[in-house]
Amino acid sequence: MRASLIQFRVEEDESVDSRRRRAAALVRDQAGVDLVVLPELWTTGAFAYERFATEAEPLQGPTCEVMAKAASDAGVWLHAGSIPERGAAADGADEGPLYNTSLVFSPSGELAAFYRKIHRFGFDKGEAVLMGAGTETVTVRLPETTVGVATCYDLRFPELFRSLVDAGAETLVIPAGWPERRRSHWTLLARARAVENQAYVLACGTAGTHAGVPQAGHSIVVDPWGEILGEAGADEEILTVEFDPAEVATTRDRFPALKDRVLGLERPHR
Ligand SMILES: NC(=O)CCC(=O)C(=O)O
Repeated sequence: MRASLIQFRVEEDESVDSRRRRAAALVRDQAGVDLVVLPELWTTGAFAYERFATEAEPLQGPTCEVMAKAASDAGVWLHAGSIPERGAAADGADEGPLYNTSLVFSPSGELAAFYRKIHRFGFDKGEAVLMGAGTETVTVRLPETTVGVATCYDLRFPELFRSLVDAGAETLVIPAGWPERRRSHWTLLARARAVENQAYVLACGTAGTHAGVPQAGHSIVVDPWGEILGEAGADEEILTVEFDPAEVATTRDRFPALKDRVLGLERPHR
């Protein structure tokens, strides 16, 4: 199986329309690979908090339309990264909540799945207060592998990945807008999630500087043994990696640590 991670450059001097056109062209260039991945919030920048509301769009809005066409033109599975989604308004409300929502398309351009980021970054500001939290984990069956999806800050929460593995995930796809100042955590956590879950990790970051926050880049693909199959540099780059999905079952058979899990250890605080 071949996957291309598009480590997209997001700078403030480019319009959202231009970013959409450029991203779609990059996706089309990947015809022939099986899976293409874009990063988190590439239409706005993950740290451009003031743009989340102004650039928010419905789930099936302009980015969905452009990416569906790009996926079908290229004939690829496309994890199109995430958008600031404006959800439906509750009865009596003027506006619906915002979500950080990932979109996954089939090679015929159907929206196969969407995932609303569960762990919002920023503690008591930024995304954590501006966006609503997703409540559902998401897996998507591709012909060669079952993909579990998560977004950026989610990478710090191993229990989410365990629940994806319990739902059958073999390949964990993580779009991100991870900052340069915590790059060592990015690489360490991507490898940790691969080793502990005996799964492939495809983690796609951004290049450039969003709202004054320099991005780490360094998109990475890790195999179920924790070995790095490919790693990008800091600037815009397409990282294409070939991997064998059958290695997940082989690793889990030969070193069956997942079978030794002791479940039910969570206890209420005393
Ligand atoms: N966009 C994000 O989720 C940023 C996460 C981050 O900077 C971190 O976990 O560190």
